[in-house]
Amino acid sequence: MTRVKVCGFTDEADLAAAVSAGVDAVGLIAGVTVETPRGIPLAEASRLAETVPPLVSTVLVTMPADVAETRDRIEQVGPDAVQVHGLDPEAVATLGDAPADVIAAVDPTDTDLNAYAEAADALLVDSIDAEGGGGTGETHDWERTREIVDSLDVPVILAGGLTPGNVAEAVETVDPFAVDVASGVEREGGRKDHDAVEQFVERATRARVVP
Ligand SMILES: O=C(O)c1ccccc1N[C@@H]1O[C@H](COP(=O)(O)O)[C@@H](O)[C@H]1O
Repeated sequence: MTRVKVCGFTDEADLAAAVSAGVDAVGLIAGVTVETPRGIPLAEASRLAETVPPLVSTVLVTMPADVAETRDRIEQVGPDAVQVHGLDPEAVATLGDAPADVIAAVDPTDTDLNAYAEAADALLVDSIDAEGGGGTGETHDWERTREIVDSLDVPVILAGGLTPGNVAEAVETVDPFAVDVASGVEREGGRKDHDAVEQFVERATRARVVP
C-alpha cells in the first residue's frame, strides 16, 4: 500500500485531523529560504513534533546551507526524518550517521539521481522551483518518475501538484513508495482542508498499481 505524507502544518488542530485521517507522516517546514505560507520557526516545529503520537513519523522539511546546519536543525526539532532541499549528494552522504532518516528532495531531471540514491534513505521527487523549494503545486512528468522508481533501489516519494483529484492516477502511474502533498489539501495558505486531507489519504491508499 502506498504511504502518505502530508506536509506544511502550521497548527495543532490541522495536525490532529491529519493523524485521524490516517497519514503515515507529517511534514513540518522550517528553516527554508523561500517565501511560503507553510513555513514555521524551528522552535514551533519542535513544539508541534512533540504533539504527534507514536507510529506517525515526523519529517522536518528544511533548506540548510550545509551539513552542520542540518545537524543543528535535527537536534533542535528531533524529527524521525529530515527532508533536505539543496544539498549535494556528498553532503547528503555525510548525514548518514545523523539521528534521523535523510530524504533528499530532487527534481526528476537531475543528472545525479544515482548519487543521491546511494547517499539518502529515500528520494522525494518533486517539481522543484528555481530557488530549490517545493510546494509549487505543479505536477511533473510522472512517466519519467516511474522510470526513476523502476531503476533505483531506494524508496521514492512522489510530490508536486498532487490533489485528492489526481492522486489515484499518480499512484497507478508511478507506483511510488509514498505520496506527499502540501498545497493540494489546503483551504488557504498554510491551513489544511480536513475533508480534502481525508479524501487524499483514502484515494492514495485505495489506488492499486496494475503490474
Ligand atoms: O510547501 C512548501 O512551501 C515548501 C517550501 C520549501 C521546501 C519544500 C516545500 N514543500 C514540499 O513540496 C512538496 C510538494 O508540494 P505541493 O503539494 O506541490 O504543494 C511538499 O509536500 C513538501 O514536501
